[in-house]
Amino acid sequence: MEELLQPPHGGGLGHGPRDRIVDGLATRGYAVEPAYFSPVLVRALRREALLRDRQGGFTEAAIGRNEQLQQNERIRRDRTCWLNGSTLAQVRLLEEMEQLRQLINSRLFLGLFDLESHFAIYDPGAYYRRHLDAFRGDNPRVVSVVVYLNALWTPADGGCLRLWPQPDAVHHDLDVAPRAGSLVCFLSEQIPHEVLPARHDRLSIAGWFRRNTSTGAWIDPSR
Ligand SMILES: O=C(O)CCC(=O)C(=O)O
Ligand SMILES: [Fe+2]
Repeated sequence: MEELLQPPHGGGLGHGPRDRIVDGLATRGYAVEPAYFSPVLVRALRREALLRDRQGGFTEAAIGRNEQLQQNERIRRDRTCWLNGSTLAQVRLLEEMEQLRQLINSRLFLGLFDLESHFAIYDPGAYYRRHLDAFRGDNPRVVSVVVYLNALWTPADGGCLRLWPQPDAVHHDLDVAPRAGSLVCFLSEQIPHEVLPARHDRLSIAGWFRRNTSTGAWIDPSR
Protein backbone atom coordinates (compact mmCIF):
# COMPACT_ATOMS: atom_id res chain seq x y z
CA MET A 1 0.00 0.00 0.00
CA GLU A 2 2.86 2.35 0.83
CA GLU A 3 4.16 2.34 -2.73
CA LEU A 4 0.78 3.61 -3.89
CA LEU A 5 1.55 6.87 -2.16
CA GLN A 6 4.91 7.49 -3.76
CA PRO A 7 4.89 9.85 -6.72
CA PRO A 8 6.39 7.90 -9.64
CA HIS A 9 8.20 10.79 -11.24
CA GLY A 10 8.58 13.42 -8.53
CA GLY A 11 11.14 16.14 -8.97
CA GLY A 12 11.78 15.70 -12.69
CA LEU A 13 13.86 18.49 -14.20
CA GLY A 14 12.87 18.34 -17.81
CA HIS A 15 13.96 14.89 -18.99
CA GLY A 16 11.60 12.53 -17.19
CA PRO A 17 8.64 10.53 -18.53
CA ARG A 18 6.25 13.46 -18.06
CA ASP A 19 8.48 15.69 -20.18
CA ARG A 20 8.77 13.05 -22.87
CA ILE A 21 4.98 12.87 -23.02
CA VAL A 22 4.74 16.63 -23.50
CA ASP A 23 7.52 16.58 -26.13
CA GLY A 24 5.78 13.76 -28.01
CA LEU A 25 2.47 15.61 -28.04
CA ALA A 26 4.20 18.77 -29.27
CA THR A 27 6.29 17.17 -32.01
CA ARG A 28 4.27 14.16 -33.23
CA GLY A 29 0.84 14.51 -31.67
CA TYR A 30 1.27 11.38 -29.58
CA ALA A 31 3.52 9.79 -26.98
CA VAL A 32 3.97 6.29 -25.61
CA GLU A 33 5.67 5.67 -22.26
CA PRO A 34 6.10 2.03 -21.20
CA ALA A 35 6.07 1.34 -17.45
CA TYR A 36 4.89 4.84 -16.59
CA PHE A 37 2.85 3.60 -13.62
CA SER A 38 4.20 1.26 -10.95
CA PRO A 39 3.20 -2.42 -10.94
CA VAL A 40 1.72 -1.94 -7.46
CA LEU A 41 -0.60 0.84 -8.59
CA VAL A 42 -1.54 -1.01 -11.75
CA ARG A 43 -2.37 -4.16 -9.76
CA ALA A 44 -4.59 -2.19 -7.39
CA LEU A 45 -6.44 -0.55 -10.30
CA ARG A 46 -6.84 -3.88 -12.03
CA ARG A 47 -8.25 -5.51 -8.88
CA GLU A 48 -10.65 -2.63 -8.52
CA ALA A 49 -11.85 -2.90 -12.12
CA LEU A 50 -12.45 -6.63 -11.77
CA LEU A 51 -14.30 -6.14 -8.47
CA ARG A 52 -16.52 -3.42 -9.95
CA ASP A 53 -17.23 -5.67 -12.89
CA ARG A 54 -18.30 -8.51 -10.58
CA GLN A 55 -20.58 -6.02 -8.82
CA GLY A 56 -22.22 -5.13 -12.13
CA GLY A 57 -20.64 -1.66 -12.34
CA PHE A 58 -19.76 -1.84 -16.03
CA THR A 59 -22.09 -0.96 -18.89
CA GLU A 60 -21.91 -1.46 -22.63
CA ALA A 61 -19.92 1.42 -24.07
CA ALA A 62 -21.77 4.06 -26.05
CA ILE A 63 -20.75 6.36 -28.88
CA GLY A 64 -21.54 10.05 -28.93
CA ARG A 65 -23.03 12.32 -26.29
CA ASN A 66 -26.52 13.32 -25.24
CA GLU A 67 -29.09 12.91 -27.98
CA GLN A 68 -26.58 11.25 -30.30
CA LEU A 69 -25.87 8.60 -27.70
CA GLN A 70 -26.03 5.21 -29.29
CA GLN A 71 -24.65 1.78 -28.73
CA ASN A 72 -23.10 0.41 -31.85
CA GLU A 73 -21.65 -3.06 -31.85
CA ARG A 74 -20.22 -2.62 -35.32
CA ILE A 75 -17.92 0.15 -34.12
CA ARG A 76 -16.97 -0.82 -30.58
CA ARG A 77 -17.53 -3.67 -28.22
CA ASP A 78 -16.07 -2.78 -24.84
CA ARG A 79 -17.65 -2.27 -21.42
CA THR A 80 -16.89 0.77 -19.28
CA CYS A 81 -17.17 2.10 -15.72
CA TRP A 82 -16.45 5.75 -14.88
CA LEU A 83 -13.74 6.61 -12.36
CA ASN A 84 -15.06 8.52 -9.37
CA GLY A 85 -11.91 9.04 -7.28
CA SER A 86 -13.27 6.89 -4.46
CA THR A 87 -10.24 4.67 -3.81
CA LEU A 88 -6.63 5.32 -2.93
CA ALA A 89 -5.48 3.79 -6.21
CA GLN A 90 -7.74 6.09 -8.22
CA VAL A 91 -6.64 9.10 -6.20
CA ARG A 92 -3.01 8.23 -6.88
CA LEU A 93 -3.67 7.85 -10.61
CA LEU A 94 -5.65 11.07 -10.79
CA GLU A 95 -2.92 12.96 -8.91
CA GLU A 96 -0.39 11.91 -11.52
CA MET A 97 -2.78 12.89 -14.31
CA GLU A 98 -3.18 16.27 -12.66
CA GLN A 99 0.59 16.78 -12.68
CA LEU A 100 0.61 15.87 -16.34
CA ARG A 101 -2.28 18.25 -17.08
CA GLN A 102 -0.45 21.12 -15.44
CA LEU A 103 2.79 20.42 -17.29
CA ILE A 104 1.00 20.16 -20.65
CA ASN A 105 -0.78 23.44 -19.99
CA SER A 106 2.37 25.23 -18.90
CA ARG A 107 4.33 24.07 -21.95
CA LEU A 108 1.75 23.75 -24.74
CA PHE A 109 -0.98 26.21 -23.64
CA LEU A 110 -3.77 23.77 -24.50
CA GLY A 111 -6.03 25.11 -21.76
CA LEU A 112 -6.81 21.65 -20.40
CA PHE A 113 -9.44 22.08 -17.71
CA ASP A 114 -10.32 18.66 -16.34
CA LEU A 115 -10.14 14.93 -16.94
CA GLU A 116 -12.92 12.43 -17.47
CA SER A 117 -11.91 8.79 -17.44
CA HIS A 118 -13.30 5.30 -17.30
CA PHE A 119 -12.17 1.75 -16.80
CA ALA A 120 -12.69 -0.31 -19.95
CA ILE A 121 -12.86 -4.07 -20.37
CA TYR A 122 -12.59 -5.62 -23.80
CA ASP A 123 -13.78 -9.22 -23.53
CA PRO A 124 -12.03 -11.71 -25.83
CA GLY A 125 -12.83 -10.76 -29.42
CA ALA A 126 -13.90 -7.19 -28.54
CA TYR A 127 -12.49 -4.28 -30.54
CA TYR A 128 -12.94 -0.61 -31.30
CA ARG A 129 -12.85 0.33 -34.98
CA ARG A 130 -10.77 3.21 -36.27
CA HIS A 131 -12.07 6.53 -34.94
CA LEU A 132 -11.19 10.00 -33.66
CA ASP A 133 -12.03 10.85 -30.05
CA ALA A 134 -13.13 14.37 -30.98
CA PHE A 135 -14.13 16.33 -34.04
CA ARG A 136 -13.18 19.95 -34.29
CA GLY A 137 -15.63 22.13 -32.48
CA ASP A 138 -18.17 19.57 -31.36
CA ASN A 139 -16.37 18.00 -28.43
CA PRO A 140 -14.32 19.38 -25.55
CA ARG A 141 -11.87 16.46 -25.56
CA VAL A 142 -8.36 17.71 -26.38
CA VAL A 143 -5.86 15.10 -25.21
CA SER A 144 -6.68 11.38 -24.93
CA VAL A 145 -4.86 9.22 -22.39
CA VAL A 146 -4.86 5.44 -22.02
CA VAL A 147 -3.34 3.40 -19.18
CA TYR A 148 -3.09 -0.35 -19.55
CA LEU A 149 -3.65 -2.85 -16.76
CA ASN A 150 -2.58 -6.16 -18.35
CA ALA A 151 0.36 -8.05 -16.87
CA LEU A 152 2.12 -10.71 -18.96
CA TRP A 153 0.66 -9.54 -22.28
CA THR A 154 2.36 -11.16 -25.31
CA PRO A 155 2.10 -10.33 -29.05
CA ALA A 156 -0.04 -13.44 -29.54
CA ASP A 157 -2.67 -11.90 -27.25
CA GLY A 158 -3.52 -9.22 -29.87
CA GLY A 159 -5.44 -6.20 -28.58
CA CYS A 160 -2.91 -3.60 -29.71
CA LEU A 161 -3.83 0.07 -29.91
CA ARG A 162 -3.12 1.03 -33.52
CA LEU A 163 -2.30 4.72 -34.02
CA TRP A 164 -2.47 6.50 -37.36
CA PRO A 165 -0.36 9.64 -36.90
CA GLN A 166 -0.59 10.22 -40.67
CA PRO A 167 -4.33 9.79 -41.16
CA ASP A 168 -3.99 9.36 -44.95
CA ALA A 169 -1.32 6.67 -44.78
CA VAL A 170 -2.30 3.38 -46.36
CA HIS A 171 -0.15 1.33 -44.02
CA HIS A 172 -0.50 1.64 -40.31
CA ASP A 173 2.28 3.30 -38.46
CA LEU A 174 2.32 2.19 -34.91
CA ASP A 175 0.91 -0.60 -32.77
CA VAL A 176 1.10 -0.33 -28.98
CA ALA A 177 0.72 -3.46 -26.86
CA PRO A 178 -1.63 -2.91 -23.89
CA ARG A 179 1.03 -3.84 -21.35
CA ALA A 180 0.64 -3.12 -17.65
CA GLY A 181 1.70 0.39 -16.67
CA SER A 182 2.11 1.82 -20.18
CA LEU A 183 0.69 5.28 -20.78
CA VAL A 184 -0.33 6.53 -24.22
CA CYS A 185 -1.33 10.15 -24.89
CA PHE A 186 -2.44 11.69 -28.15
CA LEU A 187 -4.28 14.71 -29.52
CA SER A 188 -7.94 13.72 -29.58
CA GLU A 189 -8.83 15.65 -32.75
CA GLN A 190 -5.82 14.63 -34.76
CA ILE A 191 -4.83 11.01 -34.26
CA PRO A 192 -7.15 8.31 -35.62
CA HIS A 193 -6.75 5.05 -33.74
CA GLU A 194 -8.33 1.66 -33.24
CA VAL A 195 -8.24 -1.26 -30.82
CA LEU A 196 -7.53 -4.58 -32.49
CA PRO A 197 -9.39 -7.66 -31.21
CA ALA A 198 -7.74 -9.27 -28.20
CA ARG A 199 -7.68 -12.94 -27.28
CA HIS A 200 -7.93 -12.33 -23.52
CA ASP A 201 -9.75 -9.85 -21.33
CA ARG A 202 -8.07 -6.51 -21.98
CA LEU A 203 -8.26 -3.98 -19.14
CA SER A 204 -7.45 -0.29 -19.42
CA ILE A 205 -8.32 3.18 -18.25
CA ALA A 206 -9.16 5.61 -21.02
CA GLY A 207 -9.43 9.31 -20.26
CA TRP A 208 -9.71 12.70 -21.89
CA PHE A 209 -8.31 16.04 -20.81
CA ARG A 210 -11.01 18.50 -21.74
CA ARG A 211 -11.19 22.21 -22.35
CA ASN A 212 -13.74 24.12 -20.35
CA THR A 213 -16.89 24.67 -22.38
CA SER A 214 -19.08 25.76 -19.48
CA THR A 215 -20.69 29.17 -19.46
CA GLY A 216 -22.60 30.90 -16.69
CA ALA A 217 -25.83 29.36 -17.92
CA TRP A 218 -24.62 25.96 -19.00
CA ILE A 219 -22.47 23.64 -16.96
CA ASP A 220 -20.89 21.08 -19.23
CA PRO A 221 -21.33 17.61 -17.68
CA SER A 222 -18.21 15.48 -17.57
CA ARG A 223 -19.45 12.62 -19.73
O1 LIG B 1 -7.97 1.14 -25.12
C1 LIG B 1 -7.37 1.73 -26.02
O2 LIG B 1 -6.24 1.38 -26.39
C2 LIG B 1 -8.02 2.91 -26.71
C3 LIG B 1 -9.48 3.09 -26.38
C4 LIG B 1 -10.15 4.16 -27.20
O3 LIG B 1 -9.73 4.47 -28.28
C5 LIG B 1 -11.32 4.89 -26.67
O4 LIG B 1 -11.88 4.49 -25.63
O5 LIG B 1 -11.70 5.91 -27.28
FE1 LIG C 1 -10.47 6.39 -28.84
